[in-house]
Amino acid sequence: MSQPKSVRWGIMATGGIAQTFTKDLLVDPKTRGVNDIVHLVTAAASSSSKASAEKFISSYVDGKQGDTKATAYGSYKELVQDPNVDIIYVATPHSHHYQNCRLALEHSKPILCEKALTVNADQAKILVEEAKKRNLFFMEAVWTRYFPLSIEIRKAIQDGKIGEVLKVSADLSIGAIPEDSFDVAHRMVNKDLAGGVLLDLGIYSLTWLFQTIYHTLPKEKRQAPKVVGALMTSEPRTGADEATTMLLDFPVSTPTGKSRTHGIATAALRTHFDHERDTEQATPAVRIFGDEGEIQVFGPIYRPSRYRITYTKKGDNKQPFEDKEHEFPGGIHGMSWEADEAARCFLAGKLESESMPWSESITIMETMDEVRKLGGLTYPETIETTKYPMDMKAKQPEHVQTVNRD
Ligand SMILES: NC(=O)C1=CN([C@@H]2O[C@H](COP(=O)(O)OP(=O)(O)OC[C@H]3O[C@@H](n4cnc5c(N)ncnc54)[C@H](OP(=O)(O)O)[C@@H]3O)[C@@H](O)[C@H]2O)C=CC1
Ligand SMILES: O=C1OC[C@@H](O)[C@H](O)[C@H]1O
Repeated sequence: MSQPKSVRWGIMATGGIAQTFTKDLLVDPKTRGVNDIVHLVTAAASSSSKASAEKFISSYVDGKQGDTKATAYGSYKELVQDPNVDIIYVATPHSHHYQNCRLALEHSKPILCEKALTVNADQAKILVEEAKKRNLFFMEAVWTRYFPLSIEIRKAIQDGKIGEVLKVSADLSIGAIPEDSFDVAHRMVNKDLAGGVLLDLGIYSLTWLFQTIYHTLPKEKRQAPKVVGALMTSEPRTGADEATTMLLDFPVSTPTGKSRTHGIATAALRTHFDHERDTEQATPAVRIFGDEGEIQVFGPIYRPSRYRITYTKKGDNKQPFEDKEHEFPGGIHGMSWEADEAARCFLAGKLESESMPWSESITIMETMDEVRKLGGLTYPETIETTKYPMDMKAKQPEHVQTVNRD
C-alpha cells in the first residue's frame, strides 16, 4: 500500500469551532478507515493576539502530530503568507468569511470555509470567481453533508428506496432563550456578525432539503427552487431573526424527475429540540417523504447519528422499518470527514468538491437572500458589501456565554 499523503493546514481564528475542527483534524484518520491522507496543522492565527494563537497551538496541536511543529501568528495576513501551509480553514464568524477568504485567495491559498459561506450570494459568487481565476480549491464546510450517514441517505434516495421524493421537512430548534443564553455580542444574535438563526441554523435545515432533493439529481437536472419565507426578527435586544420558516418548491423530483418536490425548512432559538431524541420515543427532525416510504433522521440535524427508513408499500424482503445507527469513530465530533474531502480534492488538484459544488453553495445563498428580502432582514453594509478590502470591526473583548447544544 502506498504511503498516505500529508496535507498541511493553517487555522484562521482560534474560537469554538476552530478548536473542535483542529481536535478532529488530528485524530488518526485510520480510526475511520482513511489510509490515504494525514492531516497536519502547520500554523494557526488569531486576530486578537499572537499569544492567543500560541495558546491554541499548545492546547490543540502540540504533541498530537509527532515532531511537526505549528507556527503561531498574531494576524491572518501572516498566516496566508506562510509557505508551509497548503490549505486554510476559515473559522471566523460568517460576517467575516468574504473578507477572510478574499485575503487567502489573494495569497494563493486554497480554502475550506465554515458555514454559512458568506453573508449573501453576491459575495459567494465573487469568491467562486476568484478561486476559479486563481485555480484554487474552495469549499464550504457544511460538515453534515460529508457524514457517512448523509452519503448513505442520499444513495438510498437515488436507489429509489422510498420511491419518488415528494416532500422533505427539516427543523433545527435549539431551545435557547436568547436573553439568557447569548450576550448581545454573541454571533448568534449580533447583527454585526450576521447573527440570527437564518445563517447560523437555517442553513442546516436547507442543507437537508438541498442534499436530499436537489443534490440527488444528476447535475444537469438540478434547478433552483421557488422560495417563500417568513422571519421573526424579534430578538428583543438586537432585532436578529429568532425563527425562520422557508417553503421551497423544487421543479424536479428524485429519482425519476417526473414531478415536483416541496421542502419545508424551519429553524428557531426558542422552540425546543426533541427531549426524547435519544430514546425510542424520539420524533424525527428531518422527514423525507417518498411515495413508497419515508426516511426519518433524528436530531440534532447538524450532527445526526440515527435514521429510520419506513416503507408504505410492501415489497419483497421489506421490513416495516429499518433503523440505522452511525458512530463517530476515534472519538471525533464529526468534522474530520469534511477535512478528508477537502484534503483529497486539494491533493487531486480539484477546485471544488462534488459533494458541495460551488453552484449549490451559491443557490443556497440565493435562497437565503430571497427569504431575507421577503422578511425585510438586512445586515450592516460593512458586512453585506462586496468591496474588498474592508476594515472589519475587531473582535469584542468581553467573553460571551454560550449554551451547550450537543
Ligand atoms: N460546523 C459547525 O458545527 C459549527 C460552525 N460554526 C461556524 O463557525 C464560525 C465561527 O463560529 P464559532 O467558532 O462558534 O465562533 P467564536 O466566536 O467562538 O469564534 C470566532 C473566532 O473568529 C475570530 N474573529 C475574528 N473577527 C471577529 C469578530 N469581529 N468577532 C468575533 N470573532 C472574530 C476570533 O478568533 P481570533 O481572535 O483568534 O482571531 C473568534 O474567536 C461561524 O461561521 C459559525 O457559523 C460555529 C459553530 C459550529
Ligand atoms: O453550526 C452550528 O452547529 C451547531 C450549533 O450549535 C451552532 O450554533 C451552529 O453554529
